[in-house]
Amino acid sequence: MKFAFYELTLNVMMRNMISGKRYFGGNNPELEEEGKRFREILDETFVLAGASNIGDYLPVLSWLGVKGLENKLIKLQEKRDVFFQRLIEQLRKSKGTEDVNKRKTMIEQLLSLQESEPEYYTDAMIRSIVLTYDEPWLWVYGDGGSVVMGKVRNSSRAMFRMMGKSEQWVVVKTLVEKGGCETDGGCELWMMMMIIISVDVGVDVGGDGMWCHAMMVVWFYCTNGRWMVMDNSGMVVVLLAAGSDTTAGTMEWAMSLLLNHPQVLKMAQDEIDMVIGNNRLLDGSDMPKLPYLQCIINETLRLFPPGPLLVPHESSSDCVVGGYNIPRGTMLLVNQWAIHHDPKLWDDPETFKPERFEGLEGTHDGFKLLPFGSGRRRCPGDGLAVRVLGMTLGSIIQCFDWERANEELVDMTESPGLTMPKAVPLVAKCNPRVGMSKLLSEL
Ligand code: HEM
Repeated sequence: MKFAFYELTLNVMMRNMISGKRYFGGNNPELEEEGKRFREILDETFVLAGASNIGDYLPVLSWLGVKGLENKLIKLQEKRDVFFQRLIEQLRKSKGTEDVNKRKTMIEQLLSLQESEPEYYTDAMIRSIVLTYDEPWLWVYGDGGSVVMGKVRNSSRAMFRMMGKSEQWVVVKTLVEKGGCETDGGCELWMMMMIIISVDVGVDVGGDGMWCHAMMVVWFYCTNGRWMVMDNSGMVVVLLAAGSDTTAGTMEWAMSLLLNHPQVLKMAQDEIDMVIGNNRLLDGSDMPKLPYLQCIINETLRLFPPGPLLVPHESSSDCVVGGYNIPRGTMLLVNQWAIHHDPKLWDDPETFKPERFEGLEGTHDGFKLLPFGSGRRRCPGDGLAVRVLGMTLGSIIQCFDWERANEELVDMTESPGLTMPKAVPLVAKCNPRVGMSKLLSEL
């Protein structure tokens, strides 16, 4: 199940935001093959982005020519170049034939900009924005966002060495001279990410092109006198990294919880049947009419938040937290897991009780429920995540076949309408630690 959910989230992001293609599960062997290559590139990128580079700790090894990570990155970059150049060419060829009512993806937007400013928006520039590391024009450097820094630090360092810092500064300076952004400075990286994601969630940022604005926000960083490592992989890899496993993992936990609590599954199905009926599948516009489904999502995120410690934050000035003096520049972790499981805040915190969120709008309950973090660095993808979660879980719940499940599910003492005896093995099988995919393939 996790594999299928992961491919689904990649499909959503690639199709809506990046390439316009649905790589997985579409019965098109050519696209499947392309998707497989894309996945391999992504997997390798994630592994290398988080890899330690021994030369960072013992620079002498780099001087002696020990460059394992650098060499791997160069090879990976070649693969990514080939993949995305092919994609750019395919999309360039199909330009003019696409549906005019369809929102443009990132690459399509960039190809339009290429027409008006070909010397600036070269193919290499487009590739760099999408995924590769070779054009450092988007690198701004300095006190970076924790996620971005954490994810790319090692590989960035290796690339810094390959590039030479002065060259980068020139590139950044050129950008600064090219323009600034009128967006409020408080928004920072969050705003940039929000703009990117807004392609999908439909927020209108106006102006002359989404991507233009996204880029301006990066320039704004520089004009603001800040430096930040935001290499171009931040644009896409961070989105894919931050958005795919988190959403897929939440779907998997939700399914596990529902199968272990069939009475909740039944109530969610009843809600969907009542609101939508049996003649059509639910769609995005139904989501606000399904509060119990939203409660299930919130309760899943409370019990199993994908970012239990959020991401590391840094105090920008001296402050006091819980009576402790925290000097400026201290790394702070928020133990969201402990807050979500605190018996002082929750009645029976270890129990799955979606009803506890009845009446709550959205996914935030003060500082009690904060699966997407809080403040100006909170997750910019929450709107997208909640929609994908709602649509996916809602569809599965709507289509859940109790008769077939009944062949397996017997002895569900808690479950209305189900007959008894085989519940215990089912519950054991439902536990993701035991392996969900077998169970779900049987269902
Ligand atoms: C169930 C799904 C998701 C959960 C639970 C989640 C949770 C989080 C959390 C806890 C943070 C750190 C916030 C903080 O420290 O205050 C975060 C950051 C982030 N998330 Fe999500 N996220 C999800 C889905 C997504 C999606 C779908 C995207 C994008 C398509 C995304 C993009 C990001 C980005 C770019 C950041 C870094 C923001 C920054 O550093 O300013 N996330 N997310």
